[in-house]
Amino acid sequence: MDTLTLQPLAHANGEVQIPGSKSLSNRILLLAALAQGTTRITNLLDSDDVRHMLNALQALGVHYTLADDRRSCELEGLGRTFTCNEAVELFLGNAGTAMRPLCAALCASTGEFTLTGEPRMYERPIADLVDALLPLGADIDYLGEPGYPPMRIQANGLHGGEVSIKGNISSQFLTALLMAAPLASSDLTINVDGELVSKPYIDITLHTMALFGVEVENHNYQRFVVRAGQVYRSPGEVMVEGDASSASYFLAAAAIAGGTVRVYGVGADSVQGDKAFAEVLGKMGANVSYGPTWIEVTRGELNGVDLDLNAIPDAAMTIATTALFAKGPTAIRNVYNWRVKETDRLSAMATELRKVGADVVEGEDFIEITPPAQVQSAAIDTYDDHRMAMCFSLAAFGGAPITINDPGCTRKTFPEYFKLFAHITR
Ligand SMILES: O=C(O)C1=C[C@@H](OP(=O)(O)O)[C@@H](O)[C@H](O)C1
Ligand SMILES: C=C(OP(=O)(O)O)C(=O)O
Repeated sequence: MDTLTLQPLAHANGEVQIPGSKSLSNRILLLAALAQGTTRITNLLDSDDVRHMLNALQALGVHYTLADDRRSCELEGLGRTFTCNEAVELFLGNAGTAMRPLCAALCASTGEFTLTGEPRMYERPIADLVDALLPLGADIDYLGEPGYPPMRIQANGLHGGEVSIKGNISSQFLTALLMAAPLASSDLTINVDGELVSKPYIDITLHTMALFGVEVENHNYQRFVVRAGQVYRSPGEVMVEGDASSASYFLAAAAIAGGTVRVYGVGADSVQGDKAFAEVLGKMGANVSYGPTWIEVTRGELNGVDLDLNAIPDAAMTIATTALFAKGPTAIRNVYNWRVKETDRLSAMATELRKVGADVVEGEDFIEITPPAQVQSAAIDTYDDHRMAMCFSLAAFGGAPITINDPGCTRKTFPEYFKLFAHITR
């Protein structure tokens, strides 16, 4: 296994152009594939999750040309759902933003599709989505554990009507159903059953659907109506915003050890909920300013915070390692679904924070972190979780060397992370 040892770091300064958003890249690719017309996408993310979506679309008969650096793409929309005469198998790695939306869009299509992935994908639930698709005419078989991928879909279109979907485990289920809704044969009303987690990701979905010409009636995030007869139409050109979750590590570095860091590509005008991460740094004591397409953070004396971070589950992980440098304890609440992501993130975070000397309480849906007087040197296990690797790079500001095991796991969303991190900390 590869390892990377970060020697103690003292400063964070400079500017970083943040690579494209994973959430937007995969939504835009899928809707561009279904849309009428050709879409030219710029600032596309090049990472494993996006490669899985691109490979899947190719296997489904979609034509596109990627630039040499894979960051721009010209994609010919089908102007209809996928139609495959032969059975197709799609390997989707551990990309939730490929597995869930493709599952729904393929049910609305025609053909036989098998969706597979990495072992961890087979531990990530999908039953809430499947249970919402079945009453609309979907035919889905679990090939392994019931409720989890892999799955086989015998697709012959979806009809409309009214369905309920649970929102308390992942917002990606609702996202998937919303994106497939205009492909159904009649109006679709979706009722969200109970709590909806990670709500700002639904705004990303509605924004992307609107970009491709489809309007959704949103009744307070509890009931959505998608009228039939709407078709996805290419907007022509689309530029993907920088990834707000990826920006969090650089902004936190500035809050801990700045100097000043400015990230470009995500700012006040961003549609991504994770832009609110900078506000959390502000609450901790950092100095934050926003422009339309940038965010800047300058160091301040950091204090612990006690916050419900359900709306920003990915960036919330960055708060957990930033907490090592705050005065007093930090509590991150209402993040049960950390347990069903790349790894059980509540357990992984607690284990690795203890290695560097923090006192940690791990609850069912929260984590409380009391920082150590002095961060200790440690070899950090990353559990094949890109965010564990990126979050723990921040521990190197504690004065002791930090080894990151398997740093290459950042390839899921941010292959060049450690290069850019070195750029602002040298
Ligand atoms: O819709 C999306 O693009 C995402 C939604 C979130 O997942 P959950 O809704 O499962 O929390 C987030 O953690 C994930 O990285 C991306
Ligand atoms: C939860 C994540 O990924 P996914 O899109 O696979 O759910 C993540 O990127 O932190």
